[in-house]
Amino acid sequence: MTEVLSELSPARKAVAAASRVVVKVGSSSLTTAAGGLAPARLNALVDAIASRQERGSQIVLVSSGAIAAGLAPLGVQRRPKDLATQQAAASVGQLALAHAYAASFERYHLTVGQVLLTADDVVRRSHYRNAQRTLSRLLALGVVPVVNENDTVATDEIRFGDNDRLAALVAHLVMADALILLSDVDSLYDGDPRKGDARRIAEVTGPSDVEGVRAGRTGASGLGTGGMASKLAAARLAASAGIPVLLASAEQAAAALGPADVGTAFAVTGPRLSARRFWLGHAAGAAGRLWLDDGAVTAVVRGRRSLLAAGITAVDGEFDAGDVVELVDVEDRVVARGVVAFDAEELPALIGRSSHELPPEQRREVVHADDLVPLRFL
Ligand SMILES: Nc1ncnc2c1ncn2[C@@H]1O[C@H](COP(=O)(O)OP(=O)(O)O)[C@@H](O)[C@H]1O
Ligand SMILES: N[C@@H](CCC(=O)OP(=O)(O)O)C(=O)O
Repeated sequence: MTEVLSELSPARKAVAAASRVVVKVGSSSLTTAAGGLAPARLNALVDAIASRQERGSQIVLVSSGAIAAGLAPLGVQRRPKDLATQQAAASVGQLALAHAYAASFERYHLTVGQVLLTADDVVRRSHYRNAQRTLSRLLALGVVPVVNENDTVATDEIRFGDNDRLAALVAHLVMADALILLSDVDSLYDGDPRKGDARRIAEVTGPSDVEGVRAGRTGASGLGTGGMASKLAAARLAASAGIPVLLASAEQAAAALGPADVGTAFAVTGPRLSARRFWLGHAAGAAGRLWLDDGAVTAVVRGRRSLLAAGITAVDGEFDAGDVVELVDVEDRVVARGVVAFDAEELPALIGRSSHELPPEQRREVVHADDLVPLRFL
């Protein structure tokens, strides 16, 4: 093992050595095209997880597949487009999925616990802490948490949308040392490999490695959501928050959870954030936007300084002091998020003005540096 590890990139070594790992598996890797569970594939995944657990790691499994697994029992041919039928399929399928995992892990005398999360569970800070407590207790008890979105109650407006992002959020929530995304494709390519010649990308260490990559939004099976685009976004999110990522195919689960010498490895691109700063930067719902001039962007993003009224050019949204807002540059890119110290209606009279021009009671930072998270993606 030591010999193999020494030949690997730092990101692969980190994934192979991680003591707490979040593994995400997509619908297409667990179900058949006809829309039912594929027990042999599910068992192979569980074999790989049990083996890693046996070697001393703790695993959180984020598993898609509820909707796909519910199709066959309901006699539905294709993934339904309407929300109500998706929810009905998820209701039936999640039960089948949980049952299949419980039986499969039982082969190794491992207990599973089901955790169904809604977007609210990470958007609201108190819910976020609650989910964190539950997952950490499950892990302490030696249970394998099996996480999915609570599809039966999630509506279009409040959905995570895809489990890749959910997995990145859960990885930070449980303070994982690595995230492994398992799909039906063996790696990231510079274009969709189904559509002709595409070059495999083995290592992603910075922006230049993914420049020009075309990542599709739909998968081959029509069973999952998000395609490679959501996997790439989730990998970048986790890597930017200090968590190395391995993207591989579910068929290669044993190698991905073993020596990590397959797939695409994403090196970390930013420091580990505290739970509060991660929540602020990536999970909290934003109630408004503040547009910044170039000087303010530099001060806030590079200089890690507080945002003052003088650097703000425009305001949008209905927010109160204490809400989370996005800070946007002149090209409409979100460059940071933070807790705003003024109500929305107070700001138009203040923006663009230096502190000494403001009345004493309003002479304070609009977003204090301690409440502000610059967004650094690959
Ligand atoms: N640049 C790319 N690199 C690799 N795969 C890609 C790329 N663009 C699109 N894809 C497609 O994305 C699919 C994986 O997405 P999806 O089916 O949603 O996965 P899952 O169900 O595992 O979440 C692959 O089958 C592949 O054809
Ligand atoms: N929560 C949904 C899965 C959503 C999803 O992201 O699916 P996938 O793209 O297969 O990971 C389900 O269990 O059907």
